[in-house]
Amino acid sequence: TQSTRPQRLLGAVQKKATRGNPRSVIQTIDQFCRQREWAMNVGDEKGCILDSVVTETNPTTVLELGTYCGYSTVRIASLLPPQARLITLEFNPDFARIARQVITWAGVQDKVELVEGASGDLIPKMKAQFGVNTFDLVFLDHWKDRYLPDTKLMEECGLLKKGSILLADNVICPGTPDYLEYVRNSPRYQSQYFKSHLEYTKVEDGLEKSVFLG
Ligand SMILES: O=C(NC/C=C/[C@H]1OC[C@H](O)[C@@H]1O)c1cc([N+](=O)[O-])cc(O)c1O
Ligand SMILES: [Mg+2]
Repeated sequence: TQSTRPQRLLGAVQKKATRGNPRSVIQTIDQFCRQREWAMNVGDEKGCILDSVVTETNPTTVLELGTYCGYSTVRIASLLPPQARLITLEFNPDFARIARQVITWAGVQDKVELVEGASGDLIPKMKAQFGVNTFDLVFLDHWKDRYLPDTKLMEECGLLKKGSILLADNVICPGTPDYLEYVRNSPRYQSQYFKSHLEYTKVEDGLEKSVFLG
């Protein structure tokens, strides 16, 4: 039977990347996506911006919405201090199955908790079920029409504190117009756009970094 693109991406990682070496896993996926098949990872160019925001935030508790194959999961986890934790939510069980193997190959599994399910259902359970108080950093990279409702849900659930950072992928392409309008006009956020390109292409895209002001 035909393999899927995530399965072929995992195959490349297991064939070419060094076990336990997150940078090698990232490099292998970027090479696969440039030379073989495009895939919707945040990619190398926007990935550098993600790295700098993670490093600058120095977060203890991170939430990622939209795991896909685990590329940004590995990127973020590899930059976290020892006690820090990353919770990543993925709706699609096939993607989750691949991501778990990519995360383990990279050797960052001890810092990562991958939870399968819909973000709208799981966000309200973060405190009770996952022992989270607030998130220092949230990386939004899931369905683009869920960015705004899930942000409002995180506010309502008290998961954001003064200084929490929201970093959103794809605010230009595919685009998240309602989310952008909200974070750029709400008095509760200080927003900044990092211009870049859609992963592995010359099409404009960018990341929006928004600081929750409490
Ligand atoms: O749809 C995108 N991401 C949504 C991902 C959705 C994932 O989260 C929920 C769903 O189960 C899926 O696994 C996307 C699409 C493009 N694109 O160019 O089409 C580029 C990107 O960086 C993207 O994150
Ligand atoms: Mg994306």
